[in-house]
Amino acid sequence: MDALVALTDRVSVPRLVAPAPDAAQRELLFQAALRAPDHGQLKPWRFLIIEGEGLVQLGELFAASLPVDSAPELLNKARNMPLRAPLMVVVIASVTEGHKVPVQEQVLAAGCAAHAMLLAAHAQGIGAVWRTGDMAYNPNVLTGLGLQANEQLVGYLYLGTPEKEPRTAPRPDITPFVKAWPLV
Ligand SMILES: Cc1cc2nc3c(=O)[nH]c(=O)nc-3n(C[C@H](O)[C@H](O)[C@H](O)COP(=O)(O)O)c2cc1C
Repeated sequence: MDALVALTDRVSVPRLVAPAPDAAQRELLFQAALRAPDHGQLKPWRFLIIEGEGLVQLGELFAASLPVDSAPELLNKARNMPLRAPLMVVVIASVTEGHKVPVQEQVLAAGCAAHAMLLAAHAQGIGAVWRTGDMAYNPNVLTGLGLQANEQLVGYLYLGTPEKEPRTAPRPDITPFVKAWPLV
């Protein structure tokens, strides 16, 4: 797929089914991620692949991380969240504090890696959606996933086969977002 087509036509695909991306497709997803712009070549990222029984375990971790008095429907919803796709990639920013490259730039680099994965997925006909929500910030979840003190969870990338034809990407008017400077 042409790079510009991938960039302008990518859409999120929330309804995902098996099969998950195969080994060759995954290799390209991660090759794309590792080409994200990276100030200082710090490689401020790491990725967790979760599938199969791992997704069930993640759902249990989500549910167990809710307040003890949570309604059964809420617990069930949390339990089922990771089961919305056959493959999940957790994108983690692993930052070096006190470095001349500010932490914000390192987190942005990890975000770029996540976006690169979405684009590489789209280019290969793989459906993907970037999610966060409370479970991306819940300390119990972060501990359960093994995040360290210098790490932030950038996103849960859900990946799989689109259940139906993905929607067509909008072509927004760029005018409100783009201005020449200095203003005339
Ligand atoms: C950091 C980040 C976190 C996001 N978290 C969620 C989320 O938790 N739930 C959700 O429905 N969309 C979330 N989104 C937005 C979707 O990934 C998606 O971009 C949005 O639904 C628009 O669809 P589109 O990508 O097809 O334009 C998040 C996006 C980013 C960049």
